Amino acid sequence: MTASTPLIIATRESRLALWQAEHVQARLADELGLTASLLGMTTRGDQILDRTLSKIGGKGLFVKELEAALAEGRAQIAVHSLKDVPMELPDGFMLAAVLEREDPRDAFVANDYASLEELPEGAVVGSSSLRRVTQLLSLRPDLRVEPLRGNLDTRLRKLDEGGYHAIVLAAAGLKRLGLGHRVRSLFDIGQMLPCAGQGALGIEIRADDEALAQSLDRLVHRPTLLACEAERAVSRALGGSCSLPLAAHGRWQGGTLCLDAALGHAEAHASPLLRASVAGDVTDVQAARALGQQAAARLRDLGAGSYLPG
Ligand SMILES: NCc1[nH]cc(CCC(=O)O)c1CC(=O)O
Repeated sequence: MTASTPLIIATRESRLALWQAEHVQARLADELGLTASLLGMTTRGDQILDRTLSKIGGKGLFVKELEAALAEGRAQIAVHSLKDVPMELPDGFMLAAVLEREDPRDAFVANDYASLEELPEGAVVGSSSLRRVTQLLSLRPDLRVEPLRGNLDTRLRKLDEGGYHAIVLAAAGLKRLGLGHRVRSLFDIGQMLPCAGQGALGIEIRADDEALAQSLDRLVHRPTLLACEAERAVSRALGGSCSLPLAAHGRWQGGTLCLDAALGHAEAHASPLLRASVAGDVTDVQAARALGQQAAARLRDLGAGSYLPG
């Protein structure tokens, strides 16, 4: 591939996915002098809205069609929310870049209440994320958590139509779409630990596209990459499926990466969360992954084995 060959970015067609693809398109142009156009695609994950992701085949549903486009040469680049990218990429693909993370926190969104604490006893909160459900119930066992899927606009509409007292969404997505004003409060990281990779963007390419990999390397944000590698390693070590209520978040204190992880029971969502915190001086991907494995080992010591699906 030469610098003058226009690139094609495969993207889902939700507003958030298009924002993310356009963001990468702009950075390719501004920082690497590369021209790219967008190829919009509808994925199975976008079409099936009435069942939870874990029941219909997991987060991989959002990336498979984009990978097919890469494999067939219809596109060279796929842009994903990193948290939607499975822990193991299929053979033939690689993550060529992880970009600087937006706010990784989860947001409390409601029309009549300013925070989780303000919700009345027994209030209905919308979320289909097992990770959010288990943490919500651990903070407020009285709440009724009801399924809520669809893209961000759909979820906000369902809130506005009165189906829920409140909903929980990633702050990053709301901010990217100019919907930051819908955030009533942000959960503390310690209260509502984010999903591995939350708020970060990943750029996937064909593993044999070495020249492109080398170009994209200049877009990598190392602190985000290393934190996300540690977070994703926790998930990978525990089996890595999105049917697990698993949270993992790494934050930097100087050169030390502090990694927190929490695991809820795969079926009994009211079981107490298992929590582990580890820290280490991390300077490369290998050390980041080792830190993640250390956190996973701690969770196993605490009894994670009986929390995982049999
Ligand atoms: N699971 C869907 C999804 N994938 C990425 C984001 C938000 C942006 C991000 O976390 O990077 C969202 C929405 C949400 O979880 O509220």
